[in-house]
Amino acid sequence: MLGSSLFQGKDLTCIRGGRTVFLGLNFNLAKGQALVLEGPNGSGKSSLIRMLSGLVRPRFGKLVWQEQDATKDPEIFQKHIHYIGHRNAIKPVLTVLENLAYWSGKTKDDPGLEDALDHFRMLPLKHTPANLLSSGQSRRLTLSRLLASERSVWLLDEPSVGLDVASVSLLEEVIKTHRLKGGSVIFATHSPIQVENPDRLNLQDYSPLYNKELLEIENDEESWI
Ligand SMILES: Nc1ncnc2c1ncn2[C@@H]1O[C@H](COP(=O)(O)OP(=O)(O)OP(=O)(O)O)[C@@H](O)[C@H]1O
Repeated sequence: MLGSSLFQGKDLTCIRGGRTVFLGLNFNLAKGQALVLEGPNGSGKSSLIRMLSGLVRPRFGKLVWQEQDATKDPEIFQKHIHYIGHRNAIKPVLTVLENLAYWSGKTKDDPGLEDALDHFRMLPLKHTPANLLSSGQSRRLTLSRLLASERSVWLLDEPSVGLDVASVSLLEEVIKTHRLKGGSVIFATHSPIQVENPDRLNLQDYSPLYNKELLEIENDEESWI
């Protein structure tokens, strides 16, 4: 199932608010792969996901998309990825279906939208204004964007937050189907999401906050960072 390298990070350093969040981080994502980001609070999981979605620039290191250096030009990979942050980006005055149409850039009558809502058991609520949804329903609406947008790499920050057990299973199912079609996923989670043969990256290993050796390197390098 796994193919050659799709997306790579080489010796990445992330600095936010004047502090080094992680340094010397490498990863290699292939088609069909699931990469799980682990690590304690503040170790940089969300920062890495934002970097891989092009929202945060690496201070040092390289991002390589299909062997093309995309570090200075995130547009090269942005059109292939779908990022879902830990907050739901939902327009409260629009209905469920209108929200999905808005975010996917499709018209409301596109059958793919109803299919996506159906996967996450949101179809009966398609005409409901989004401000009336429960937190789990809002999350399911947000996740249905993954199916409506058809991107090859999913970047998910705490995707199961607010979901009940049955809804976590739905998420696991869509990740499995996505991977079987050659799609890849990177996700950070503090609660278990079952996926087959995941690779794991522990951000603690690259965080000066948690790794004394790196803290010394960071202090040594402060003059040039
Ligand atoms: N916009 C920002 N500006 C400055 N610093 C930030 C910003 N966002 C995050 N940070 C800092 O970056 C560090 C890593 O935060 P991040 O949210 O990436 O960690 P995390 O591993 O996802 O944490 P959690 O498990 O709590 O979600 C933290 O020290 C945080 O204070």
